[in-house]
Amino acid sequence: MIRTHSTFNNAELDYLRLLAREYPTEQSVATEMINLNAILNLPKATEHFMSDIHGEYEAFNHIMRSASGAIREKIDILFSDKLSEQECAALATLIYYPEEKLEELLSQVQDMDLFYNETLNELIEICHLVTSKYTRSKVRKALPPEYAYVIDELLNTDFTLHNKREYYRNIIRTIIDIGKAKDFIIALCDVIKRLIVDRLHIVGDIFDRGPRADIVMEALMQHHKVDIQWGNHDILWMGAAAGSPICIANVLLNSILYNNLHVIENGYGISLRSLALFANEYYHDVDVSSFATKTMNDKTLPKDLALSARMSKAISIILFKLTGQFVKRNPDFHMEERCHLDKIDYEKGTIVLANGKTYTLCDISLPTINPDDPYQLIKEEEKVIDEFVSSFKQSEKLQKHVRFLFQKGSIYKVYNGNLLTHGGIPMNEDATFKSFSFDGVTYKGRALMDYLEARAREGYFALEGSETRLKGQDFMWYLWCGKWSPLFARAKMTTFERHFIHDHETWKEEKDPYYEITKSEEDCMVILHEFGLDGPNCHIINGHVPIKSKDGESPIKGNGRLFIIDGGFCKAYQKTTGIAGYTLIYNSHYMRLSAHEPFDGKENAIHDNKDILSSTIVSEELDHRLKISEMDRGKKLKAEIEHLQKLLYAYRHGIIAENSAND
Ligand SMILES: O=P(O)(O)OC[C@H]1O[C@](O)(COP(=O)(O)O)[C@@H](O)[C@@H]1O
Ligand SMILES: [Mn+2]
Repeated sequence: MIRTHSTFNNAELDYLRLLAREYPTEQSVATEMINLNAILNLPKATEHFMSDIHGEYEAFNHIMRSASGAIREKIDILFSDKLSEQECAALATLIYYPEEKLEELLSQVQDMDLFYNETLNELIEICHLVTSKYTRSKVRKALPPEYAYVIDELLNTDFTLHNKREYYRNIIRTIIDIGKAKDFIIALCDVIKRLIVDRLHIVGDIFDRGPRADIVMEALMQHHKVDIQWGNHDILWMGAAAGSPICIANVLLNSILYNNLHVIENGYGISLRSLALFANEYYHDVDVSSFATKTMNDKTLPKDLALSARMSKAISIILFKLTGQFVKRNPDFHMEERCHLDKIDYEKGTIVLANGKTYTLCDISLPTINPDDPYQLIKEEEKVIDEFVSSFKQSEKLQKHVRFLFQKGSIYKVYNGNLLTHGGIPMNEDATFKSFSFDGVTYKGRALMDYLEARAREGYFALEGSETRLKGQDFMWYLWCGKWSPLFARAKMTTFERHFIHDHETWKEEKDPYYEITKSEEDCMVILHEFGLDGPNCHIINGHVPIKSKDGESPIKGNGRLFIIDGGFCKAYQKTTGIAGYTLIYNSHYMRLSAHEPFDGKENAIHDNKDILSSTIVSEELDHRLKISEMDRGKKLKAEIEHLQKLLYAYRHGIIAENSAND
């Protein structure tokens, strides 16, 4: 196209001048255009999807290190006909846990030189395979600086000129001679782990139930490229960090019920002392049997258990009071039936639920409830919760983690043709998008999801003390458990019923119509279209729902259009599901859903080379090898190339002078 000076409007010229700072000469523009065009033709990078980690940091760590079987797959490709099964497994373990495994292996080998030679050769070959689909520059950036030069050299030597083994041997000889073989092996293992997966997607629920969500968060913060779709448990913690009393009460209850106070006390440095003192004062001599903690490690003493139950009851009652206040100030959320304390007949010890039926309460010792004003906190309860608000807001580590969740996270993500979201999209039974009105405006589908996310962000970022901030925090608790919340996607959360009513019928939490609707491929496509997606390789990816694999339930819905990849890390649920859940890998060849066996602990993983056994559930082979040009990154690169093309024109036609950035 022939351009004239007037082809560029002022805004375009301003942008080109900015770009000219980075590419100050015609040559530098041309070089970058060649580079970007080369990248477009490379294979698509590998994506790894995980969800519902629920604080199980050891299993999470192992899945991360093994990339859900992707490393083992490369080992098998290269060595299955040269090495035994046991040797392949040991090599895989070495890559996952190099420091620990090396120590063990070195204590057993007789010929150290031979061991180093063989191991380094194998690792370099794996590295070669793993890095072959990246540009040299990208690989270089991922290398540890101290070994960058030598690894780069090993990966890019032309072996038509060199004898491979001889060449390696010489380099390795030197590395051994200067006492750096161990370090070098560790560096190579880390490079393989770093490059095997380009991007990690966490489809929600990092927090609650398992032992140390804070450790998982630290690991995620170290990751080179991660995005997070907020789960209902995550948004609850984010609301707590923002200072929402109701979110804080719920976080405390979840943690106490699972007896995993380490996250709060050791992880985030938040003291539970004031709650313990309050619980001991008000609930010492009352029935707390319905509030027993769920899990018990061997070290838990009966006196700790009694205290936990008291604390759990004390915080539950605070939560139910705050729920009543929440529902009254938020009629838009339509959660009236979650108010229980005003439906209790305190003399008879019964309650009338929304279904009109009367139930006997299994616990009627409620020392802090005034039947005439049941949602009013007593002074001591107020003091306890106020103190927690300050300590949650003051926990530096919690604030750091939550800021990261806001930066890298969102309610949904559209990426490389897939729609990722933790729960579901609010829909009517007739497969239309459900409409909601907030402040007189109606939202549905994608616009609703965007709106809910924007309100949640206000809960953390709006001005301290402002109405907007407080309302935003209410949106966060709504997202945790509200009727039609896309993160929760169930009709109601029956926390009250689970503690106060024996009849398990009342405990049921009906799933949203979304789950029935998405059994149909056609309806999955309606959802995908709403998010701008179409074509054979588009999928919806959800977490949130543990799949009862042992009862024959499948994680694949909508004729393969929807994958539910609840990672099943949560130990408490493994009895029900029969497996430890699913993870997904999407590379240039296939999209592969793997089912995992429970993780047997780091020690066994290292000493017995025990991997998390994975079986492939579905592998969608792509009809051609996907290239970057076909992916989201390709679109961005093409747009960049277009801009560079314009800059080139501007240089060539004297519209912008070379090296003129500082003029
Ligand atoms: O099984 P638990 O830990 O008692 O928790 C039950 C509660 O957790 C929930 O399942 C929410 O957690 P998930 O998002 O992990 O499903 C609620 O629906 C339910 O009331
Ligand atoms: Mn969930």
